[in-house]
Amino acid sequence: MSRTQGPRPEASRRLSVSGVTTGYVRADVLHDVSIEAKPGRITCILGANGAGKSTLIRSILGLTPVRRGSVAFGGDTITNLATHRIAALGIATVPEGNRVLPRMSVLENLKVGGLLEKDRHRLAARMERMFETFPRLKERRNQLAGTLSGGERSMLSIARGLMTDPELIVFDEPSLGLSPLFVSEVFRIVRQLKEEGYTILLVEQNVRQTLDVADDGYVLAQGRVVAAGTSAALAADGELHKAYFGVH
Ligand SMILES: Nc1ncnc2c1ncn2[C@@H]1O[C@H](COP(=O)(O)OP(=O)(O)OP(=O)(O)O)[C@@H](O)[C@H]1O
Repeated sequence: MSRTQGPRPEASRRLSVSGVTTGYVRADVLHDVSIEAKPGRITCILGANGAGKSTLIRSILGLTPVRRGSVAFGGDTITNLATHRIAALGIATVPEGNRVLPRMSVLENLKVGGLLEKDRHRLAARMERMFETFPRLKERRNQLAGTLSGGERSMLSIARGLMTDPELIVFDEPSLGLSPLFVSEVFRIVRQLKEEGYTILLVEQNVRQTLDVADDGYVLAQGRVVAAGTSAALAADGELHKAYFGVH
């Protein structure tokens, strides 16, 4: 990937989730969860179905109110801020299962991603950069997103997130529902985005490939952090695999 539209400032802000407890009407789902995503690194959150991964993302993005604890990004406390204000501070999300707006063209999907940017020239430059990064999207810019292949939809949903010009990208299970070939493609893109200087929070169920690409990781089970460390340390922990990843 190249950046011909001027260099991106190196990621410098750390995301810190401190002692967060949150949930839904009936009960708390996350209990005293603390995680950090360090600038310029890939941090993964692993956990089985229902472990609380999506709820953690929702609480970071201001979608599910934090009941106790706090969330900070660099020097800013972002606990329970409106989602658009959190986005404006430089946090983007790529939704689960490479979701796109199927009845809109590739170009229109990207424009929606850039809605927060009011400066026409900056928006056009950003769009151009997306097309450099993902030439296939440029070829298909007038095609309806719903007619793209799985891999192209993943690219589009990632590119749409990048249209907000973030420093931190939160990926919610990007490999979900993709065939193995496209899964590898998504992980390749995640690695490249790190090389470009983005900070990445990667929420996944795909343990092996995620630990392979990530620098640091956390394991969530029943709404609690049950393990934390470098990905290498987590990958080497046989007991952890037996207890939480279903590998015997
Ligand atoms: N909107 C909601 N209202 C009530 N309970 C919810 C809601 N969303 C999730 N939950 C519950 O919260 C718990 C954690 O769910 P969450 O979706 O955060 O887990 P997850 O790790 O992301 O799982 P998955 O991988 O299946 O998405 C589950 O018990 C789930 O039933």
